[in-house]
Amino acid sequence: MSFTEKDVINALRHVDDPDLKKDLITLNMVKDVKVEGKKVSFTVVLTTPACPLKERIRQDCENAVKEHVAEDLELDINMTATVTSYVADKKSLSEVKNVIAIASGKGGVGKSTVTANLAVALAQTGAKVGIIDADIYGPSMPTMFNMENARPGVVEREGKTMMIPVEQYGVKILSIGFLTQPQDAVIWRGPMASSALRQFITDTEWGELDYLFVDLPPGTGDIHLSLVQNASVTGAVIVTTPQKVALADAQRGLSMFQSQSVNVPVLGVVENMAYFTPEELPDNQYYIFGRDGGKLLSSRYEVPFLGEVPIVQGIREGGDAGEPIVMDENSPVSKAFARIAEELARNVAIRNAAQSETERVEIKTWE
Ligand SMILES: Nc1ncnc2c1ncn2[C@@H]1O[C@H](COP(=O)(O)OP(=O)(O)OP(=O)(O)O)[C@@H](O)[C@H]1O
Repeated sequence: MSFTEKDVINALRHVDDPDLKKDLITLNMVKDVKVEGKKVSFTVVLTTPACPLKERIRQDCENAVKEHVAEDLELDINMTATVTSYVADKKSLSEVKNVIAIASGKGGVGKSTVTANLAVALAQTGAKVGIIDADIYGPSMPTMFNMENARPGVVEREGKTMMIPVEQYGVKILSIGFLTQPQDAVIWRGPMASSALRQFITDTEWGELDYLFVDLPPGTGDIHLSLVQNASVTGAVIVTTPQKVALADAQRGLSMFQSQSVNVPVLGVVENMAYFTPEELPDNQYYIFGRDGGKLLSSRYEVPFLGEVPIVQGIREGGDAGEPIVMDENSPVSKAFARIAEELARNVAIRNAAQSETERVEIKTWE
């Protein structure tokens, strides 16, 4: 029995993206379908290289083609990814697909540690990633990336001076810490910090990025407003620890993003320091700060729970040594961070698809 490209495309209409709940052809995720005798090849373009469902989608494609076209064919499925972006009115950062704010209510909950590890984890999947460290009270990215003496580059573009981020472990970085001496940062006033953030957004040559993380100071303040005024933010991630005091503050942070004036979707909650695990006894878990606080927060606000990170000495050591623990592929914590990064990338893709759908529906109502 002979068959054509059209038969293969029709077979793939039976395969849904499990997150986006539509078939791959409708979602325009299949390219380069070729049929030569019994040889069938095509490319599936996923919404992120960090897609946790990659293997499942590949298998579903194989099953569908074998069921609806022919059992005995030679299949060559190429899995690739193009990160999606959806912003109705892009204010700046034209080559950046997604700006992701990382916030916490309380200080010291590990927001910067989570940012650094998620950024490196996504870069390891092949995504193009950047970080803006806007934490005036404790810009820690220079230390966490072992770049304490680095200074951003400068270029002239059409008469305008543009900054060039520094790059480490495949991540482009700009930090308020690069512009100040460590002892000076705390005396910065809000307006100075806001103006530095504006420069990082409007006067910086970031190049193409899939994900740009913005590590915000703890709490809710001017910098948060400055960010949403100067950039179109895809969504926010809230980092919290499980104690009641941290959760109460995290709740305030979450409500700020969801408020009408800020109106940034919350992509999810990360629970850091969820439990203590001695490295030599990885099966022992001690819930010293309480249990499941982050999960409860996310279910109360109906936002995704992205995952939990235990308290592990190696995380602190990695931070201090300037090598995020996710770079140690043998560490179980590095797998936890990689899974959280996948969950985040997945929720970015879902958010972008939902937004474009909303827009499409809105346009229809005007017809
Ligand atoms: N899961 C963890 N296990 C062990 N140590 C951790 C963990 N998460 C963070 N730390 C350590 O706790 C300290 C505070 O972390 P970090 O600087 O990331 O917090 P933060 O929320 O960004 O703080 P800030 O209030 O300055 O913004 C650091 O020394 C870091 O290495």
